[in-house]
Amino acid sequence: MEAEVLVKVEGVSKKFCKDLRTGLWYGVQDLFSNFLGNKHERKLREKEFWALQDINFELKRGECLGLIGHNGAGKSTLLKILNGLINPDAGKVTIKGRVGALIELGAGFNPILTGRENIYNNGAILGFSRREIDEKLEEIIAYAELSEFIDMPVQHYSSGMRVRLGFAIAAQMEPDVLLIDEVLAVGDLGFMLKCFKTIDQILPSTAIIFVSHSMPRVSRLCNEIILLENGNAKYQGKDIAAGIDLYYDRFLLNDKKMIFTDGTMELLEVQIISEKSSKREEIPVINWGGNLELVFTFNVLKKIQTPRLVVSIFDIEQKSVAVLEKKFISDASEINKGTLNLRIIHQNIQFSKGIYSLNIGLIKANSPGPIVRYSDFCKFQVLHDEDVWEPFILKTEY
Ligand SMILES: Nc1ncnc2c1ncn2[C@@H]1O[C@H](COP(=O)(O)OP(=O)(O)OP(=O)(O)O)[C@@H](O)[C@H]1O
Repeated sequence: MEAEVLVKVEGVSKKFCKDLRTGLWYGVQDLFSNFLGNKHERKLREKEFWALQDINFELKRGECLGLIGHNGAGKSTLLKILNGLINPDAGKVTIKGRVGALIELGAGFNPILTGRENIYNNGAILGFSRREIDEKLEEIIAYAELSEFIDMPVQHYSSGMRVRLGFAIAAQMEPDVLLIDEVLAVGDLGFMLKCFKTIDQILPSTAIIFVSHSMPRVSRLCNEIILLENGNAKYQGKDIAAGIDLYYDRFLLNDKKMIFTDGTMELLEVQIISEKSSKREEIPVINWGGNLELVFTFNVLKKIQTPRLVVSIFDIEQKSVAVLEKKFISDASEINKGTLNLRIIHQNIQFSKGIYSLNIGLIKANSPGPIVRYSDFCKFQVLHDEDVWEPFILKTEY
């Protein structure tokens, strides 16, 4: 049997004004024009911009839609429209069933009421009777791990405690539709892991809309994504890897920065030996299982004791994933002024498919003090047929 459509979004647009006073004045004008039966003005007035433009999708029970995009792309605005916190300027949202939401810290909580009272309040808003909430109460408190503090006013909760309570209510009340802004997952690691386990458990009976900046998580949970850019759906579809690649494109430019120098040496160039360049911004490409071969050109400004080279490798989210063995850059104990070349090779690279960048430093011969450090010196791309979000694919014999 076809799963039922729980969320239907048709041509939804939302505009905001960059200036508060002008925005308030437009609000008053809109009120009058609505009163006279005119529809919302669809054209932009001075200082207005589209935070969302013509968004369309359908979501069935058991499906999870990932909303991705850079800061200010419109993700939270869409969640707020879905949750009924704000109205769209154009388009229509149809939702069937109960909506659980974790979208704004403290939203939906009355700060002067206790945690327990807020559970009753929120449960009632979700459409549950007092008896039904009574039945769920202990489960929610236990899930949020807040039994000691449940009779304290929510205004005295830490932000992590508020998120715990918010997620416990949103997820334990068996919603048909669950809206989650992962930015709010400020709970500690243990609670976050528990949340994701719960999401896995309720997914088959729920339609989930999940906003996240963590691409591995999006790819694990979601079966469809929308990549928002300036309020528009730049990509929408079920090919999660293609959407994520587009999202990452913005990070492709080299952003080489010297973080520290003591003035004795500089790095002029690093060449990554590669069979070909990627279409994506001429990045050198290495096939998985191939060699990472680097040729460095240094400029030695003063005669110094031979330093050691430190090369760390970062993934596209700037998480450090590996470091190459630290070695002296020459066999001689001292190096003279002038240029110096060095070739190093790491064989059989087993990173999974993706874009990586190099942080490079030189450290003094006899102390850990740095000579020079660069971040994001250059990038390379590893190719593999499989879209895998774990950091490595380890060569395996069967
Ligand atoms: N109430 C508001 N009044 C005016 N502008 C707003 C309002 N709410 C949001 N915006 C603007 O709308 C745009 C989209 O904001 P939104 O919060 O939806 O982005 P986001 O994709 O969730 O970003 P982030 O990843 O930083 O959470 C931004 O330019 C933001 O400044």
